[in-house]
Amino acid sequence: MIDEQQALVEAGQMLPLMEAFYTIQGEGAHTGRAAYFIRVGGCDVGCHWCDVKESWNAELHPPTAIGEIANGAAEYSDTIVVTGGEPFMWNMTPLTSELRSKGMKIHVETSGAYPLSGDWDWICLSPKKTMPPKPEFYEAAHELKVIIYNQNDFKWAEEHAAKVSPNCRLFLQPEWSRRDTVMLDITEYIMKNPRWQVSLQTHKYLGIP
Ligand SMILES: C[S@@+](CC[C@H](N)C(=O)[O-])C[C@H]1O[C@@H](n2cnc3c(N)ncnc32)[C@H](O)[C@@H]1O
Ligand SMILES: Nc1nc2[nH]cc(C(=O)O)c2c(=O)[nH]1
Ligand code: SF4
Ligand SMILES: [Mg+2]
Repeated sequence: MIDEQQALVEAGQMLPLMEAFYTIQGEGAHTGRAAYFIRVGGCDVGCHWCDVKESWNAELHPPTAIGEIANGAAEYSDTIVVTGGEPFMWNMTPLTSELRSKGMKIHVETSGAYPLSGDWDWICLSPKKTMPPKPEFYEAAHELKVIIYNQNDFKWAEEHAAKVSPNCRLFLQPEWSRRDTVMLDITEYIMKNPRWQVSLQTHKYLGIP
């Protein structure tokens, strides 16, 4: 990357953009809602089951001006989901102010592993064992979405639920490759602990991005 671009990326004026697409939010509280997804490259959290490992190396994704990203978004939707990769590896303030100035509803999908930046209408926190969330995410999260890979993850989910704000929505989502094994446990758990809800990756069942 040339120095000038590097400086703009560091300032959050450009972001390594992996892809952007208009689809239907497949997961969590806003499942079923049409939204434009902005997938920012770069992540070193290292989830072994990550379904977008191609996003990890930021250098593979071209630095893109936030104005260009926001203009692309505005053509499709007034609801934007910023995801990645890990969005908070970058300064999200410039992108969210650009989207805000266009009157958009701005959502984010994050592990919370990097400091919170930007101005959000909806924060979906999906904590990871390899790099726990920064403290500020517990208060800020509107939705806690814990991925269930095995039985131990229920206890771990409760530890996080104890830290989020009282009105934060709580979701358990099967790890995709383990869905047939863990779904019965999730069902049972939610019936016993009804403050939790199930989140499925519905876009994968629908065969949409
Ligand atoms: C790819 S991540 C990108 C955003 C951010 N790095 C994060 O982990 O929240 C988007 C969402 O997909 C979830 N996810 C990733 N791989 C998954 C898998 N194999 N099964 C179920 N959910 C998965 C993550 O936990 C997160 O909620
Ligand atoms: N349709 C759809 N919904 C999603 N919700 C969260 C996603 C993500 O990868 O962050 C995602 C995604 O990749 N596609
Ligand atoms: S934090 Fe998100 S993008 Fe990063 S490895 Fe984990 S699931 Fe994948
Ligand atoms: Mg996805």
